[in-house]
Amino acid sequence: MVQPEEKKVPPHFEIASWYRQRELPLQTTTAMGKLKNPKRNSAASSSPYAKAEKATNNVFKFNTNVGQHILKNPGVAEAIVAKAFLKPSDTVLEVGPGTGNLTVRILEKAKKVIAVELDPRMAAEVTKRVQGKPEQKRLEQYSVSGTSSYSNDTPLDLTNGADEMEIDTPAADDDEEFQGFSDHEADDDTPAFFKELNAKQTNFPKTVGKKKKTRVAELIKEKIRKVLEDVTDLADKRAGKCDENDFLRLLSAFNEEGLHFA
Ligand SMILES: C[S@@+](CC[C@H](N)C(=O)[O-])C[C@H]1O[C@@H](n2cnc3c(N)ncnc32)[C@H](O)[C@@H]1O
Repeated sequence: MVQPEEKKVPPHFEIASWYRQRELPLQTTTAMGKLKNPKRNSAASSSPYAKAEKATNNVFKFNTNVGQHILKNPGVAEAIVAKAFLKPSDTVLEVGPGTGNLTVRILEKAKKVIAVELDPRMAAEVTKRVQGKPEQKRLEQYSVSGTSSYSNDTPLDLTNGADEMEIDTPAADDDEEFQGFSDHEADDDTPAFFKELNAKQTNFPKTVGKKKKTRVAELIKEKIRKVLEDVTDLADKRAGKCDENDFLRLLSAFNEEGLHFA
């Protein structure tokens, strides 16, 4: 089979034109030299992202509800990172690194990457990719775990390099009513927003229900909802359509809620 020549990303590369190029059908021939119907090569289809649903050889199923479309096209990943014009002195905050296809490239160019990932399985993949390599020291991972579809019973795991913060939660079953955190639990190591929530007794739903959602995950979720829907009104806006001002508003609103990214 004659493979199409690998296209290199030109220096003044435009992402839009790359997409257009990749949408062109690729002609392939069989070993006998007979022309087959032009078919799209799956890795070079109209989207640079792997279709999660079709990925049969994945160790775990991607959750498209939280945007788990993994970038598979190395050219696009390179181009995205190139567009950031990173300097060796930069520290990059990467939200949602997925399996780390951009992370490893960013680490080649920047001083440090702080990656925040919702899904602990993804966070583990990113860790694996740098394990034992010099880049490992330059990657900090914060993983926010505890969501229903892939939680273990750890409600929140915010890991900052060697410093691990543990939030102690009662081992009681998830269905019991959440009464807020006691004074004892809200000690000095507890993030400010937990104390604040405890003090305010917010109108956050108190029962967790049958699903294996933990109390802390619910609290975090509510905070994120509030920021996206009530405060910034950015819930329905795609990241690609957001401008600098939107991102700054988001960052500020998260900070206000006690969620800090760096
Ligand atoms: C589009 S995928 C990642 C793609 C990745 N950058 C790549 O190039 O392959 C988005 C990732 O963001 C994560 N994610 C979704 N919501 C998040 C949130 N609120 N905080 C952190 N990570 C989140 C998802 O679990 C998923 O791994």
